Amino acid sequence: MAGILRKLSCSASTPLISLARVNLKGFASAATQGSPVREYVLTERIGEKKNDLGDAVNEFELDPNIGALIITGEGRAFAAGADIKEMQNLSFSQVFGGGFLSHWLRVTQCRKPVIAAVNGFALGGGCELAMMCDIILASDKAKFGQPEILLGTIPGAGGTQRLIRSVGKSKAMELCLTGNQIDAYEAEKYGLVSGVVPADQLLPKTLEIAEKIAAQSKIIVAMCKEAVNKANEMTLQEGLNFERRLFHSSFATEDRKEGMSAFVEKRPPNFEDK
Ligand SMILES: CCCCCCC/C=C/C(=O)SCCNC(=O)CCNC(=O)[C@H](O)C(C)(C)COP(=O)(O)OP(=O)(O)OC[C@H]1O[C@@H](n2cnc3c(N)ncnc32)[C@H](O)[C@@H]1OP(=O)(O)O
Repeated sequence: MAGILRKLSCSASTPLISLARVNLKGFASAATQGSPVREYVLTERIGEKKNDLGDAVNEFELDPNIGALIITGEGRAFAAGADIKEMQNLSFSQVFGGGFLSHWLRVTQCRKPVIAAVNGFALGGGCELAMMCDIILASDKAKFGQPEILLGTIPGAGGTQRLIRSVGKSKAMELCLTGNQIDAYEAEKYGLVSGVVPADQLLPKTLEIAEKIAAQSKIIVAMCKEAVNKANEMTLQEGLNFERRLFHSSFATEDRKEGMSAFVEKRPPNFEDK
């Protein structure tokens, strides 16, 4: 068991920081490609020049056939966080000067929907990575937490900011100040995850959701994602105005016309992302 986590989070020998290994899956609508799933296995190491996750997001975003992305983990962990053994001796100037967290923001800037399929531990940076995604689906074995306080530090990639927006102040404070973990059902109760499924159903269920999204108009999906995300950044009135502008804009697309025509003509829509 320990070996699995070691493999996930401590596999290389660089003295800098690594994040637990994740698999990143991108796929296109089954309607446009023979096989709807393309799997990429990434071993991202924070502090290295390489940026597997960011590079993959860039690639997926440019590929017009890809409609949604899934990020999942391997074995017992989704991501157990940054490698504590590698962080142990870093100095302020190394972490501040190196801007070592900044490239992870690429996930939040992706215009296509990103789904976290949380199979096991999502702790520290792992919980933050899940919260950077648009939808979190959890296996019944998943555990969430921000244990940084137990290490003498605080969350550094959105834990104090995103958690409060999904679970509310009291639970966010409790998790961040105690470092306690919550299981998948508690996470569902507090609104951190959209659902909990048996471990062996996690990927099939996530794929089902992702395929449904990928089958919609990609241009309209991007508008919808942007509108929902703005709710975290704008006042209600600003958000309502923003939403209305995008709603009006959807009438400039072929896909809006196709969607409504298909409904009236009692046939499935044929979206062309135009
Ligand atoms: C997305 C943006 C990311 C940017 C980074 C943002 C900043 C992030 C900071 C952090 O993430 S700080 C780290 C937060 N995570 C933790 O504190 C989790 C620490 N791990 C644990 O609490 C436990 O290991 C566990 C995951 C609950 C599992 O416990 P269990 O008893 O089942 O196994 P262990 O024997 O403890 O672990 C096995 C093996 O794995 C090593 N390990 C686990 N997690 C880490 C880690 N995060 N870093 C380094 N090593 C880790 C653990 O030490 C064991 O190794 P050995 O002792 O066997 O050598």
